[in-house]
Amino acid sequence: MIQIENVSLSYGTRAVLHDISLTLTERRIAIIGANGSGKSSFARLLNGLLLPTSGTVRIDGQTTKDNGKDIRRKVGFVFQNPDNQIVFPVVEEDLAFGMKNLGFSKDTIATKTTDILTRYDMLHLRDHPAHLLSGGQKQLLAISGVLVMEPIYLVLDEPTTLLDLRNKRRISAALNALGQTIILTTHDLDLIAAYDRVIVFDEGRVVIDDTPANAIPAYESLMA
Ligand SMILES: Nc1ncnc2c1ncn2[C@@H]1O[C@H](COP(=O)(O)OP(=O)(O)OP(=O)(O)O)[C@@H](O)[C@H]1O
Repeated sequence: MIQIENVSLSYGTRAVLHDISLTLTERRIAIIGANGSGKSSFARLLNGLLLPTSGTVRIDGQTTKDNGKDIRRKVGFVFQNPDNQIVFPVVEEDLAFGMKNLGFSKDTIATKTTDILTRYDMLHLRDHPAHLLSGGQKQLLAISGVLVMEPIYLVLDEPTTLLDLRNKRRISAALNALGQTIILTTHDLDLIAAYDRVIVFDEGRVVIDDTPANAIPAYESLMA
C-alpha cells in the first residue's frame, strides 16, 4: 500500500504540490492532468527520486525519507524517455546492470535476461546496440530493465508519449499483462480506460479521484 500523507513539494521557492493525501491500493492507477500540473513530480515522490518538502510518503509502512534503498528496490521507476534510462551500449549489458547491483548471480542474470527478452520478442536483439533499437523496443528495454529487479510497484512517467500507435498498443498490452501494481502518469486517455482509478491533478492539487468512466469526462470538461 502507498500512503501519501499531507505531502507538499517545492522546487526552491516554487511550490508545485500542495498538501496531497492519498492512499493507493488499486492495481492500476492513472495520474492525469494538464502540462505542469505536477504529475511527474508526484510520480518521482513515490520511489524517493524526490523527497517531499513536507509530509510523508510511505510504501508498505516504510517512509521514502528513511528507507531510500529498500524503496527503490520495491518501487521501479520508468522514465518518459527511454534514452534517459538505458545506460549501456548493448541490450544484454543494460539489462544486467541493475541485477549486478542487486548482487544477483551470473546464472540468475543470464536466465532472467533470456526470460524477459523472450517475453517481449527481443531475444534476437540480445547483442544489439541499444541506441539502434526502435522507440517501442527502447521503451520495452527500459521497462524490462526495471522488471528484472522484481519490483512490487511500477511507476511509469508518460510511458507512451514518444511512441507511434503500434508501439503504444504494444506497451499498453505489456503493462496490462503485468502482475505488479502500476501507477502511471499519462496524457493518453485510451491507455487508462480500463484502469481501476484515475486521479486528476490541477495546479499541484488533486481535483478529481474516481473511476475512468467518471474521471475522464470530468477531466475533459475541466480542460474545455
Ligand atoms: N527540477 C525542477 N526545478 C524547478 N521547477 C520544476 C522542476 N521540475 C518541474 N518543475 C516545475 O514544476 C511544475 C510541475 O512540473 P511536473 O513536471 O511535475 O508537471 P507535469 O504535470 O508532469 O507536466 P507535463 O505534463 O508537462 O509532463 C511545473 O511548473 C514545472 O515547471
